[in-house]
Amino acid sequence: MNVIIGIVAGIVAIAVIVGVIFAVRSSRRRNQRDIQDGSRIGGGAEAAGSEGGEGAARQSQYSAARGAAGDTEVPSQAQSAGANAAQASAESEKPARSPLDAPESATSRISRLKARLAKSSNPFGKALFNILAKDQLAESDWEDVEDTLLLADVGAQASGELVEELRRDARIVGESDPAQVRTALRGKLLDLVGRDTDRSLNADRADANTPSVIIMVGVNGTGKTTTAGKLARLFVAGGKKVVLGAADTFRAAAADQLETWGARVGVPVVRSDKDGADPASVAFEAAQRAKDEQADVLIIDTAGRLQNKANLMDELGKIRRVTEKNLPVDEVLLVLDATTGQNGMAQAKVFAEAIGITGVVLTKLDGSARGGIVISVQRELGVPVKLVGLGEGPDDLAPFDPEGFVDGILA
Ligand SMILES: Nc1nc2c(ncn2[C@@H]2O[C@H](COP(=O)(O)OP(=O)(O)OP(=O)(O)O)[C@@H](O)[C@H]2O)c(=O)[nH]1
Repeated sequence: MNVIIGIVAGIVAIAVIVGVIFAVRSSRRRNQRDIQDGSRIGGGAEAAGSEGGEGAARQSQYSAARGAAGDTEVPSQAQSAGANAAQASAESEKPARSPLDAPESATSRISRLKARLAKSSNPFGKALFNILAKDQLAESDWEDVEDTLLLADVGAQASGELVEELRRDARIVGESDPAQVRTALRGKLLDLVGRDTDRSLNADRADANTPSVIIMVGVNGTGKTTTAGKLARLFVAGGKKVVLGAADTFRAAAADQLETWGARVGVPVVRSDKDGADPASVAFEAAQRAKDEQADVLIIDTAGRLQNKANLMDELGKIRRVTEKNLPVDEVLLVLDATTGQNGMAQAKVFAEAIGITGVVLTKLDGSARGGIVISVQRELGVPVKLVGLGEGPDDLAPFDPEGFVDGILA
């Protein structure tokens, strides 16, 4: 009997031990599954994340790929560019997460520009027209004409010349009816603005380099970053493949700002995560990536702080030189704030000397009654106004259209 009880007790003890072992193993397996599921959920959340979350994720990917590349010299930037390119292609393989914006076409923007300028109560043309519509013009009227032009930022020399020509014509024609004066004024303003000037962006020319490189320069706050983002949309609307380079490493938020612009239209942004990193390093990597990805256009945003001219020249000169190790620079666009009027001109000249500019973008024209700056900026810098910024909306950047501009201010 004792033997039988002993055998049963042994079997029960073995069964208990085996049961405990199984329970422990399956509990471990469950834990492992939970951990794996947890990381998948995290990845899913990232994939479905908001623009900010996505930006932050991308930012940390760049940090991982780049390490301290931001401040290194060019040869090591090349290695880091390779890492970035790999990172970039991994990113581009990610499925699209949110529908992209469909930016407005250039033609439609120009119609909006005309309408917006016509609606703005610009005193420029109206004041001139009122004065010139008088039957007889006294000396004081001509002075008023000149003052109005000066107030509208046409600049002293151009204002003097325009008044002189109008006076001469009035003498020749004798008494003039308002319609004639208006036509004459329109013609003269168009001449001053430049009706036949080539204002096309070099990247849009038939023989443009691909990728075509555009560097944005200008004093802080004029709208460089915003314009770089808007310009990317303009090219995307024209069916071009764009890469953005965030070489404004001075203002940390500038790269985030540019990344948000890029994300809305599926344009990649090459950036550094390090505040104050060498902007030329970012420009180098951006050029490398635009080349690798066979982009049509590379737009490089810069900080362009005006600490002093030598410093500015060094910084912009280095950005250009380093970019040109990969790609020739086709365009340097100076971004000018129309509301700063003639004060902006002095700064503009410094930039023109520092890097040499090929065109001007006049921003905030929506908030300015000083459309005449178009005339003075072209005269003084000898380069055309190619684009105008007409608001804070994403597509409020349009090719500059002289006829629409003159009609708008005379309306
Ligand atoms: N109304 C109006 N605002 C504009 C226009 N273009 C830019 N802005 C605004 O101007 C402000 C400054 O623009 P940014 O693009 O940050 O200027 P930035 O030159 O890059 O400035 P820094 O990075 O400091 O050098 C922003 O609030 C823009 O929305 C425009 O055409 N019209």
